[in-house]
Amino acid sequence: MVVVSSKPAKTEQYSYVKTSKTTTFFPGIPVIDLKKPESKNMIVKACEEFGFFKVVNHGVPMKAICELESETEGFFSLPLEQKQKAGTPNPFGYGNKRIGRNGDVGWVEYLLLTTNHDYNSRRLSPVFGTNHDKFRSALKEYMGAVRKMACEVLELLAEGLKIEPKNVLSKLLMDKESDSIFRLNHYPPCPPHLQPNNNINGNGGEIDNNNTKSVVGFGEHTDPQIISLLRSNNTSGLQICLKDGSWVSVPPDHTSFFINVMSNGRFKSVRHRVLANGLQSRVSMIYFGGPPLTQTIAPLPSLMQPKDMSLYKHFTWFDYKKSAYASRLADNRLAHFHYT
Ligand SMILES: C=C1C[C@]23C[C@@]1(O)CC[C@H]2[C@@]12CC[C@H](O)[C@@](C)(C(=O)O1)[C@H]2[C@@H]3C(=O)O
Ligand SMILES: O=C(O)CCC(=O)C(=O)O
Ligand SMILES: [Fe+2]
Repeated sequence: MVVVSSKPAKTEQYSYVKTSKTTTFFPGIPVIDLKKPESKNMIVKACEEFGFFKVVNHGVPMKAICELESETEGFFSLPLEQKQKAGTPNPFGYGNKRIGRNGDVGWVEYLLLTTNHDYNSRRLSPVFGTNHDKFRSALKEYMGAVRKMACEVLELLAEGLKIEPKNVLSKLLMDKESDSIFRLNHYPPCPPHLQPNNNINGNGGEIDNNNTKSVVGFGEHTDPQIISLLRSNNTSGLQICLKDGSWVSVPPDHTSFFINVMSNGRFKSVRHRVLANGLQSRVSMIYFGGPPLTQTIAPLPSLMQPKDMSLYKHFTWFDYKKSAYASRLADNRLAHFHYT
């Protein structure tokens, strides 16, 4: 097994979910063509109905995407000792199996970077191996293009909501102090005979002919940032939770981006998770757009009717992130900030 680096502590157990032997993909994910004039209204609708949508005609060059994917595959295929030279993800570096600091475990290895300067940092030099310049420049190019797209989406959203000025959110990502993160994930294939422990949610249990079980690569959670832009190779595994509580599989599409956006309870960031694939490895790259740490997080006044009250107390991004990072993946991160 490629992922496990050291003996798991007793509390660190992989989780499994029952899945059907043949994956059925959910056909209802909204698709937004960024070049179409109606995209702004479609983004608002998608945010209200799903909190999640797919973007095509996004303007991120396929060359930048392919170069970064190939460098990323190169990095994850390095010997473990070399990857570990990037340091533990505290908060930035190489992580293996353990996600966050509070006992979450997944069938995944990853690299967490800040978007501001890490691709130039000396500490991460070992990450880039002998061919640093290629990895660095692929990251720089990709991050620049994805941030531009994130700003475009946030501006279209602001226009759709008739918020002025339209850069009220995008300027937070453009701020040189923006606390944005970039993540590269690798989920090795996990065929049934390699599954590390045999329980589903802690209860043994027989699997019938139509069902199987999948090990969880990245446990269910919501992303805490303003916007996340996810792109992966063509391996399935990503699932989202619909409003009725059911989990559905997102059809993979290596040429498009999947986006989720959050704001004051009107739009909730969608709950999602990744299941490891039995046959193929999945590689994903995600840009998480966050504001500067000192930024106050409050509802946009132009979104509030005079009769409306904010659902949440005012807090800074620093307060929120501190509390989020003290939580487990599956926790409801906004609960602390909710008026009771
Ligand atoms: C368990 C955790 C991992 C996480 C920090 C946290 O305490 C709760 C939020 C998690 C998350 C989810 C989205 C992103 O992948 C991430 C980098 C983030 O900002 O919040 C991760 C955090 C992480 O992996 O450290
Ligand atoms: O790897 C993926 O497809 C999603 C990972 C994810 O949700 C995350 O890193 O926050
Ligand atoms: Fe996520």
